[in-house]
Amino acid sequence: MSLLKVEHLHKSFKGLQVLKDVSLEVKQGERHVIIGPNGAGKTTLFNCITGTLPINQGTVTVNGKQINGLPGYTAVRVGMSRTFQKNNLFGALTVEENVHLAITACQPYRFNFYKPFYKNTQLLEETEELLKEWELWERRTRIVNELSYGEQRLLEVLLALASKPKVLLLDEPTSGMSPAETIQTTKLIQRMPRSITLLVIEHDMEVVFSIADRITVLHHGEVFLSGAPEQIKGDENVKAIYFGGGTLQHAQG
Ligand SMILES: Nc1ncnc2c1ncn2[C@@H]1O[C@H](COP(=O)(O)OP(=O)(O)OP(=O)(O)O)[C@@H](O)[C@H]1O
Repeated sequence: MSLLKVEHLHKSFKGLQVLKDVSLEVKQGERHVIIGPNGAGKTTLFNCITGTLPINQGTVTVNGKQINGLPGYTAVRVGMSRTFQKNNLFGALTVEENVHLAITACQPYRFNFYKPFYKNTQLLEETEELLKEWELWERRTRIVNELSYGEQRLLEVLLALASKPKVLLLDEPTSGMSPAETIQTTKLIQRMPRSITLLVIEHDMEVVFSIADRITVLHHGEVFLSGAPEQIKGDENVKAIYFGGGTLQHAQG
């Protein structure tokens, strides 16, 4: 069953058409990776799916509920969470404080804002559970600005998990990371429970092929090919898109 469905999505910026008739389906529990050259429209697609950007045409459906055209918080309400290419962290706060804020922001009705964090047992327990589960417990008292870039990106993934999402969108989770951090992040993604459906934009092909159940190739704002990793790996036209040369022929998997 499809958890996330994008149908015939079109997006233009002042007459520049960036996404053209994009359709894709992400099944419950699937790890679906979007690849494509720079400027293909991948981040714009994420922004359209999450409602950060309005779309010109088409529909975005989560669990059968159409969410495009509805207020921005609708995506969160239907269980969607995301990370951005650039970190969205509170750099002057500690790792732990960032997690407190993320948990509180997701479910403000469960917490009393006037009660200090250190007195809120439930919040402290949830924070501890999340930090231990995702191996950031040892670094909980560190100021975020003092973490390495890779650690900050990892924290951002963890904050996106704070809302206990049904579908998680990760925008280039390993970009700018060292090889060791890339391996750690890849393992974290592999370890995520199948109750979380993943849609991931990624450039590092080793990461792509170690996490993907299905891959969609975007090229010039269109779905060029969608299929199983083996199909994408062996496709000469996909290689041509990445490495130049060759005549491209459209295909649908
Ligand atoms: N707000 C905007 N206004 C005008 N043009 C935009 C805007 N956002 C994106 N674009 C254009 O849309 C196209 C697709 O950009 P997008 O960032 O979605 O590509 P991408 O595939 O994510 O690229 P990258 O891999 O480099 O992140 C680019 O030509 C970009 O310049």
